[in-house]
Amino acid sequence: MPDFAVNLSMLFTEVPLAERFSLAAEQGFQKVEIQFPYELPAPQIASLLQQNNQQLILLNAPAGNWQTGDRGIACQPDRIEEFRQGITQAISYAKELKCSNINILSGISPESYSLEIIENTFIDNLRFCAEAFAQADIQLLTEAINTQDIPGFFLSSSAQAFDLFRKVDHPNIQLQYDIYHMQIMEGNLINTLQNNLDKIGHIQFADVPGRHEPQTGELNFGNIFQAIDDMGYSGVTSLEYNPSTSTAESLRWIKLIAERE
Ligand SMILES: O=C(O)C(=O)[C@H](O)CO
Ligand SMILES: [Mg+2]
Repeated sequence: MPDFAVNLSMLFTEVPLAERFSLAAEQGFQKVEIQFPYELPAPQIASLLQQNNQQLILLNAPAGNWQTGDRGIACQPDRIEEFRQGITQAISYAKELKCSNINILSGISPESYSLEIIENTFIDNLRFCAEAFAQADIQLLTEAINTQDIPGFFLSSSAQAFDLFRKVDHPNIQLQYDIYHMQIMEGNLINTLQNNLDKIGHIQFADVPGRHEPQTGELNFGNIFQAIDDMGYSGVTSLEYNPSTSTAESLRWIKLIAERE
């Protein structure tokens, strides 16, 4: 089975963020990720990680104002200064929490700019982050998101991401490959992972449709996890789904899939 982490922004949401670490530890998770950790001071998160003997393996850079509809701002020409200020905060959290990956969300394409200007803005911001993160020994990740859930999201396929990586032309950039989003946008999951393993730094998953736990939808996670192991992927694979039941009950698939092996 892959090396699993759990996303504390989507699982264990029965309790506030600060209480999710211990619930995850009770279920055996020593690696956790948080989409936006900024609601808690970094020293508090550091002590929660220490108390529960856990490692934070991923956080997102600030992504604008989620409540008013932002889903990242890295492709937005009018918000470059705000984006880069957020990067300072993300690096500071990552350093204090010994977190070695930061995910950048492109955000939704603004209607008032051409696609060329939007893409160039995103490329410049990614290049800026790749260098700043490299100096702090942090891996830059960026994630493609499906445009059914977030219409207009700029980076929406792995093919687009790999084309952008050639244009960014920096060694410190990899894709956060989210199986849920990529099943909706591209399918062909196992081949894409296998053929692009050198460009994939992190994997997340949920079933389709519904974005719930494995065995609630159309994907064969037993086969997908076996393939991830067989292809020699050495990164982390994270549970990032909305449990269809309580989080604890939603984890039954792990045992069921492990028994099949
Ligand atoms: O929505 C997702 O799939 C993510 O991983 C992002 O972190 C969104 O916040
Ligand atoms: Mg994801």
